Amino acid sequence: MIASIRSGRYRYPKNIFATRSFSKSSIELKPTTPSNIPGNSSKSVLIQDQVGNEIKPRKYWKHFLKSKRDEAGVASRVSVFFHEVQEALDIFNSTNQLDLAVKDLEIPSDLAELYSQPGLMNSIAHEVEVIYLTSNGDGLCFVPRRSYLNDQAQAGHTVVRVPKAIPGDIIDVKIGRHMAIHSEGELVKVLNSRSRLTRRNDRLIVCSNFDQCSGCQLQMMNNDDQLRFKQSVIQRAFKFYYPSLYEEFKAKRADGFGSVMDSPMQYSYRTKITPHFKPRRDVKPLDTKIGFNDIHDPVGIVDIDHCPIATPLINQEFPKLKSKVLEELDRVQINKMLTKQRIKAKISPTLFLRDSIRLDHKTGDFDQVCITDTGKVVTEKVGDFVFQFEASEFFQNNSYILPQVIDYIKYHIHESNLNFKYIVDTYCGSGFFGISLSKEVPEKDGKIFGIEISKKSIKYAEHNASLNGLKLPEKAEFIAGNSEDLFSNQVFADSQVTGDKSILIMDPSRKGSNESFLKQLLKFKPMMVVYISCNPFTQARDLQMLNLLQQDGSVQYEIQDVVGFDFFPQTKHVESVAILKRII
Ligand SMILES: C[S@@+](CC[C@H](N)C(=O)[O-])C[C@H]1O[C@@H](n2cnc3c(N)ncnc32)[C@H](O)[C@@H]1O
Repeated sequence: MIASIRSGRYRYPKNIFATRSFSKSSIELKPTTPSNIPGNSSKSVLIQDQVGNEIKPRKYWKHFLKSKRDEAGVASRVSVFFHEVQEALDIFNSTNQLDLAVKDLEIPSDLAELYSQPGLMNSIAHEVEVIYLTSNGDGLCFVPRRSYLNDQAQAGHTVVRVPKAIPGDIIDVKIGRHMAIHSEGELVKVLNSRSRLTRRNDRLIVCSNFDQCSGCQLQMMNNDDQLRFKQSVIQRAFKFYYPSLYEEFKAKRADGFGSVMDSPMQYSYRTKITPHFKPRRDVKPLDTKIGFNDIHDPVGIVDIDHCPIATPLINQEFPKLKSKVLEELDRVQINKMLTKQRIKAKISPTLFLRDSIRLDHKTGDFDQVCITDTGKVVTEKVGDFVFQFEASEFFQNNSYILPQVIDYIKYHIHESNLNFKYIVDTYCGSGFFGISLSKEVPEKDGKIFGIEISKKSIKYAEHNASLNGLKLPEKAEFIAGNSEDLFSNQVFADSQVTGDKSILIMDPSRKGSNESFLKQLLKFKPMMVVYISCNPFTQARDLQMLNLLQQDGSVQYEIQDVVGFDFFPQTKHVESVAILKRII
């Protein structure tokens, strides 16, 4: 079977681990570059399957590398995955008394070529146990190669990544594309779903599209198990990227490290969804699928009418919007249009639905409305504060849990008994954290100062400060710009906000912060730092970097607590909040 591949023309790196070294105690990864990823060779290649069809080089890696997390350097998505495979392998070795290294999992080039496209191979491996759940929400299992290849000469195991499979599941799995050290798998059947061996309970699944839709990963797990999984993600982030803190916290706090606080709503909480479509020439416009990405098909869409994690109002409006969009696609005959024509006609492939409130300014009464135009203004009430922002701009998407996060930060502020005046809100968006904490600063001379890269968001941050009774610029001031330029900014200098009287909030996007920002933070010397992150891996990386940068001892922060908040139940995502206090 493997011999049918034309060999010798496909460039496959001899040893993809040449830049990496793994050992159980210390794992060092250099960022993976596109040039050492198989299939990213710029040379053209000709690979054929058994019946002579050309197989294109594996595009999937490119997609993998382009994801947002991959701006994350050492904590990139590829790097996280390698660490997770190492952890899974440790479990596999210890249960099977083996001594395999990750290097042994490397996929031979001929096998990688053979399995280079989705749908080409349909080998099924039977009765395989899932032993690990990745932070991406996918099960990992180790499949002996002989069990899915006719070629008995093939030795070793393939790590298979199986979406919608969880530890304890015994599964039949279809083996798909082979990557550098793993293969993509498709769950065919769970054989032990009613047993006590697995944490799975399929009766908990409420969505009819769960098996196919890429939106949720964890509906088959009960809420406690989801929280435990998310805590393990925070812990592994620190274990991989800030191991000394991980060891210290584990020794000091046992189970408390990274424990995850529950969302008040496990379903119907998401205040924004963005279903999308991909018009196809061979599909009648009225049959266009509108929904979310299909886990079985990298370019496919799962057609949905309802999303159970979205709010009831969004679900009420979605079918109406969908019908309207389909009628429009039919009217313009989208299937006959070229991409250029679609862009010119301003046909957006993404639908937008966001909950908002409509305020009656005279009475203070409000009702709930669903906004479907990204140019419109959304109004949201969180705790005692009202926020407005343009729908296309960032705002948190689970407003039920936000008061809990604010309470948690307030608790630490009070607990530390700090004599502070200012809250410096970096990566501030439309001012959510600074404004929500504004009652904590002294009434007489306290102030909120925020910085954010989006000019539109800053416009709304200023508007929101006024909306919530904070006088500009005396009580609140916001500037548009890169957070790392804050400390050299003249407006900031003129505001006379000093570090020794400040609490600094940082809430960067998934790629995290950077060395330049952290160096300046150490010079600014705020009394306390609250680091909020939707990516615990880049958060751990940044906190380790901060620790390295403060080695000269002139200023010293101690991490007091790291906790998670379940902003997105049923999904793989977790928000991690770290509290740092200056001790020198
Ligand atoms: C996770 S959001 C948090 C926003 C806000 N704290 C909130 O809770 O609504 C991250 C924000 O950082 C902004 N951002 C990204 N890179 C930035 C940079 N280099 N400097 C300042 N802001 C940045 C984004 O525009 C986005 O609004």
